[in-house]
Amino acid sequence: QAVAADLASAIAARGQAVLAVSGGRSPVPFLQALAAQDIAWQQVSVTLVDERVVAPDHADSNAGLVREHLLRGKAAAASFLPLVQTGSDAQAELAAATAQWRTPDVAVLGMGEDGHTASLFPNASNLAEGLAAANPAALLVVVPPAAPHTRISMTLAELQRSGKLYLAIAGEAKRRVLDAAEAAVSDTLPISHLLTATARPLDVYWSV
Ligand SMILES: O=C(O)[C@H](O)[C@@H](O)[C@H](O)[C@H](O)COP(=O)(O)O
Repeated sequence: QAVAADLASAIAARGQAVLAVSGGRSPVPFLQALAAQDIAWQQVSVTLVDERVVAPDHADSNAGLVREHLLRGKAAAASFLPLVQTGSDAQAELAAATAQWRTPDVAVLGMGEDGHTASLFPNASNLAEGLAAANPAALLVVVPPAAPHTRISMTLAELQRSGKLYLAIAGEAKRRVLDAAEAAVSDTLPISHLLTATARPLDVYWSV
């Protein structure tokens, strides 16, 4: 409801809205609930905070998750801006995604138990670039040290330039990671940089 209200506000102000959502396992109930919200979906462009560089029909494609659980019913009228077209070449995908990128009015993040958000993974070789506050790039390629698939991810700077930020997590283990990240900013828990950033507060939704 909060995300739908934000999208409706953006549509009222500018006639359109851009929403970036996360992949992984957690967002399914949220995506399904959002799809049932009664807003002017034909004015909404949906994209992703991160995508795995795989073919669009791969089981691990976040676009597939969005198509299956969000772009249906009322929300089928929304347009979708993929970050990955074919999954064959990460740098080519990055260039194509950057060319059509639009800064989101709303971004809904998830978090891994290693403290990553979007695909800003601890120990990634270019994590500093992903976390740099003044990075003008919206997107970057990330090779996760300990998770499958090369990714295209929003940078922390672009998340900070987005209109509204949410973090949706569940379970005690993620709660403990969140508490640790709130206690100290550290590259070992990349989410900590967003939790403590003042430019754009993060609304955290946690459930058991
Ligand atoms: O593509 C991705 O992997 C996600 O966007 C990622 O950032 C996700 O939000 C976390 O990994 C949590 O994933 P789970 O919800 O599966 O725990």
